[in-house]
Amino acid sequence: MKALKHLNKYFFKYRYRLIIGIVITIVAKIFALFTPRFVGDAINVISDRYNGNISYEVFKTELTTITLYIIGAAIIAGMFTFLMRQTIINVSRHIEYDLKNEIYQHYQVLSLNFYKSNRTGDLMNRISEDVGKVRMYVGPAIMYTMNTITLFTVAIIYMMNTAPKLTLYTLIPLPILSVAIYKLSRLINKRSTIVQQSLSTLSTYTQETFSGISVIKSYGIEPRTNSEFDTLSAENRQKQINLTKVQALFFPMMILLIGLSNLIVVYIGGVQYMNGEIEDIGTIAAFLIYVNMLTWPVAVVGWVTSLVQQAEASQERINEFLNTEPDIQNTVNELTPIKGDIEFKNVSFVYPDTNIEALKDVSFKLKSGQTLAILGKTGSGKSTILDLIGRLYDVDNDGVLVDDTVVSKLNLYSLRKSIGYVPQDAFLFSDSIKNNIKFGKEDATDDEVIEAAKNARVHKNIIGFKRGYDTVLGERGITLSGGQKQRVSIARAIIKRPDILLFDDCLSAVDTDTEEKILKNLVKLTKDKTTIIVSHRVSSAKNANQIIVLDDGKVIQTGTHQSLINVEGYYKELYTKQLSEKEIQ
Ligand SMILES: Nc1ncnc2c1ncn2[C@@H]1O[C@H](COP(=O)(O)OP(=O)(O)OP(=O)(O)O)[C@@H](O)[C@H]1O
Repeated sequence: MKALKHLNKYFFKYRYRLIIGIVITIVAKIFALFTPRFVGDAINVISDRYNGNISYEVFKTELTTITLYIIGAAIIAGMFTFLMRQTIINVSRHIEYDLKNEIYQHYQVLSLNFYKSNRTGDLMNRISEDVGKVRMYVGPAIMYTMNTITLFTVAIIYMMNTAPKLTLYTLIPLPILSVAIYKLSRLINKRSTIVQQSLSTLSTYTQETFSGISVIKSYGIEPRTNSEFDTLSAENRQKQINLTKVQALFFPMMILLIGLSNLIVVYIGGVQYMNGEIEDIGTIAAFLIYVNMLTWPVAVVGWVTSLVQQAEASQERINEFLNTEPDIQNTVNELTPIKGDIEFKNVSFVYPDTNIEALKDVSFKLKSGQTLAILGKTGSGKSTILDLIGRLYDVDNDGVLVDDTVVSKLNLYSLRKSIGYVPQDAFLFSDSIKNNIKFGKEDATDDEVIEAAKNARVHKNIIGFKRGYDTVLGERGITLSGGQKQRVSIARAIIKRPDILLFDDCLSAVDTDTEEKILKNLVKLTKDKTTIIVSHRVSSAKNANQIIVLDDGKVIQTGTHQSLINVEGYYKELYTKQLSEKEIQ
């Protein structure tokens, strides 16, 4: 129960509703428990009349009164049962909502590394399935426990007062039922987990084949994917059948044990009535109803125990993530305005998860408003430099400085807000083009959106779509070409008018002519902004104030376009090669 302590703050938050819910549950059950007594009384009245002990008039009046009592108790019990669900189950929905938000908000502050080391499916499961299981503890488990306690207390007090010996006999099968249901519930849960895992494998496979459908079709491997799906699906079917087998035992077992209890009441009760140990025949009828009323709560004890165990395991998994501290912490509370000077002082960086040494002793200095171009072979560490500026990772030696301050000593929010980042793989959300651009500046006007799109040279493409800027992208909408995506992504960064602009090879899918035009626009826009352009093309780098060339994490060349084309090395080779390619075009 240790892990579930995390929920106490929520119980406290909703304490009044919970207390009301519990009181309502008790009232509902007390009224429900009136019925068997009234039924017993009714049978006694019938028996009295049958034996000629009472007149027909008395019989009629008493029977009518009892019937009205039964109706009244049933109506009140029904109303309170409705309110019971409305309060306790609603509280469980509120707590479920709060817990989901808490987890999601915590996910948002966790560092990139956390996402690298945990699978997306796992993150999703904890926020949906695990929270669902915890809710079963918060709502149904509490409700049924209160139900059972009230039913038992009231029913057993009445039964013991009326016929103590018969009560003991009647209750014998109930603990057996409870233990049996507990064992069965555990088995059901075990098998449902297996079913869940197989379902998640199946859906991951299906999702991946849908995402990669163009590769599947172009390689003509549909028969292979069909047969793989068939195998996974068959495994899932078998697991579902295994689950159904144990689930099917649940009700027969209950019916068997209820039947046993009924038999005991009828037999022992009958014998005792004949012996005169029980005064009224109505007691047998009342006991029969009580036994049937008690069976479900008794079964519930077993079920609830397994619910609580499952919730405990789920909450433990949730706590594991909630207790994970983000690697990147904000250490400065007040906002720190950013000018845009950037400096790397002997920065070396090893990715913690792969142990790859991405940067080795990298140094450079960039004044606010200047442009740096980073070139180098693939995997040489270019993107890593950009990640370190935005503190997606921290370095050990405090070598990354912005405005002459170590980045970890700046307000993290101010730092990231001052950066406009265009990633290598342009990621657009399944939303309209307009909203995707406005993502960079929520309150941007339509004119600002259009201007940004014009500067990124994607405006003409956008107005070519039937719905223009309202065109929806992604699964529900159209797919943009690689170059269009990159340009929308650039528009998103420049609309923000940040002090630092980081372009990670974001013109690779654009032809050189368009690249030239975008770069020209960027020169105007980034006049007073610090800009870093990562690229494989000399054309993107040639106007930069400073160019560095990386190789295997080390800076192998530094200079300007003019200085670098005059010395032998990677830059000159690239320049000569790309120049001749342009001539061929
Ligand atoms: N998130 C990460 N976790 C672990 N290793 C990484 C991560 N990102 C990059 N690396 C590794 O670090 C090295 C440098 O990668 P980086 O992405 O900085 O190179 P790059 O020069 O930008 O390459 P490209 O031009 O192909 O984009 C590579 O060996 C890469 O495998």
